[in-house]
This record gives sequence, structure tokens and C-alpha cells, in this order.
Amino acid sequence: MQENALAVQDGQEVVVHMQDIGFSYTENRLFNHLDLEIRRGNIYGLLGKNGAGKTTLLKILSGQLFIEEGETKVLGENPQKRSPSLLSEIFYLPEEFPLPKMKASEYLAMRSPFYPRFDHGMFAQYCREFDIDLNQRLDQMSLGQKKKVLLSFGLASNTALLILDEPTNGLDIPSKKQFRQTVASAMTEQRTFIISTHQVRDMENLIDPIIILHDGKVIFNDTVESVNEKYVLTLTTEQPKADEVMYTEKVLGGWMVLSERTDDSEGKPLDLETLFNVIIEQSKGSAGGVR
Ligand SMILES: Nc1ncnc2c1ncn2[C@@H]1O[C@H](COP(=O)(O)OP(=O)(O)OP(=O)(O)O)[C@@H](O)[C@H]1O
Repeated sequence: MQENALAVQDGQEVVVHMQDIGFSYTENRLFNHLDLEIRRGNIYGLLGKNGAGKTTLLKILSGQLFIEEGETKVLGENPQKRSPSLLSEIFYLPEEFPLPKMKASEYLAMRSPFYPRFDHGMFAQYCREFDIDLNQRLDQMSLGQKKKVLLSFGLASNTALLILDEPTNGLDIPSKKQFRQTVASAMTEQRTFIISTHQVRDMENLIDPIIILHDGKVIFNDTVESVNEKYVLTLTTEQPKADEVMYTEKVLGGWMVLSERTDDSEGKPLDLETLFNVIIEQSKGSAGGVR
């Protein structure tokens, strides 16, 4: 693909730029003045409550839904134009999908020519790792097996942008570990992955930065590390007063409290689930939130 010159922020190319986006399915507005920037070479996690609009956002990025207001640029192009060169640089794995009545090997032969840098050796390796029989018919596979075929296909496609919507849904316990290892091994500086998920425990130590979609906007787009540099979680046995702490949560043995990190702070870093709850909680009242 002849990529247009992309803007560079902090040494990383901006592969997705969304500005002032407005979108509705019905008279109710889903996105209102939504802004988003995604930089090359990262595995982003897209988090949000049910109905926040994660799938919708991913469909806009992959040229399947059209916005009413604002501007979207993906790899420098407007995805609504659906140019073949741009579409061959995006692989989108939906949460649910119908697959044709054919063997996985036939599907490979049919779809792989669409992706100019498709790596057949990698595809075979990923399928071996996921224990997939390429001679089995796709429509006779379980949900998890189908996901593994498409995931292997997407990773081997070598597209600049790989979008995975709830990829671990349907995967058994050993496959989730395999998923993390395979995704991490397929990542390169030239690629960008966006993974939408509710299964944050499956994604711990894989996705970073984190994007949180809430109330029609992106309310957080930053690394977990940047939050942990500023804040710390500590366990206390006395119930803290709600108005004296930024965030608290009842846990076994006491209360988890989020406070600003000082030089002598001792505590544990935020896990993704707590980070999500903190950001949503902060968005309710405070100006600014945790940033
Ligand atoms: N085709 C459609 N027509 C009308 N409304 C829709 C359509 N698709 C989605 N919606 C609505 O838009 C909102 C966002 O849906 P979307 O699937 O993008 O959310 P999500 O964050 O992916 O949700 P979940 O986490 O439950 O998968 C929801 O309120 C949903 O009901």
C-alpha cells in the first residue's frame, strides 16, 4: 500500500486519527464529539461497558459503518472510501461470524491472496499451536475452533492493522494462554493490534495502552504504566471515608484504596479491572479523572 505520510507523536506514527466523531443508529446519539488517536507498534485494549459502542467503533475503523460527523483517518485514508489497498491492510475478526461450508485449507486458498504479505508458514505454525485440523470443514467446527482459524489467519495476514473483537470468547483455558503467546509473538513494530474485550484477565500483560469508551467518548487512552507511576493501591483494614479517597473497593480482609504515589509509597500496581473501575468512577463526578 502507498501509505500517505502519517503524523508522528512521541516518535510513533499515528495510524488511526478520529476527530469530533458523531454517530447514531437511531435518534439516540451513540458517539458525540469522540476523539481517538492510535499509534503504530502497540497492542491496544479497547474496554467499555456493554453497549458502550466498542464493536461500532471497530466497524467504523474497518470501513463497515459510516460516520455522520467528524473525520476518521486509518493509515492516512478515509476508511469510508473502502479502497482495496486500505482494506488489504486491515484484518477484522468479529465477535461472531458465519463461515462458508468449506475446509479451512480451502478458505486459506480463497482468502489469503487478498493480503499481499500473507505468511503461509506462520499460518501453518499458528494452526499447529492451536491444534487445528485444516482438513476439517469450517461450518462443522466449534466456536472456539473457528476463532482459532480466523485468529491464525489474521495474525498471518501481516496487515498493518489487526482488529480483534472479543477474541478469547469461546477459547478454552489452555488456549487463552496460547492466544496471549501467539499474539505477542506476531506483534512487530510495523503492526498495530486493537483488541476489544471484557475478559481483562485473559489480556493482562498483553494489552497496553488501554482505551476506555464511555458515554459516547474516549475517556481514557494511556498506558497502565503511566497510571501506576502516579497512583498506588494499598490495603487498609479501616473503612476509608468516601470523600477522602479517590477510589475504594471492599475486598477480602479490608478495603483497597487508590492514592497518589509518593516516594515512599508501598502498594500494588493497578490491575486492568481496577483501572477500568477507577476511570469509570472518576468520570462520574470529578473534573479531569485519573490522567
Ligand atoms: N445495527 C444496529 N441498529 C441499532 N442499534 C444498534 C445496532 N448495533 C448496535 N446498536 C446499539 O448501539 C449500541 C452500541 O453497540 P455495540 O455493539 O457497538 O456495543 P459494545 O460496546 O460492542 O457492546 P458489548 O460489550 O455488549 O458487545 C448498543 O446500545 C446497541 O444496542
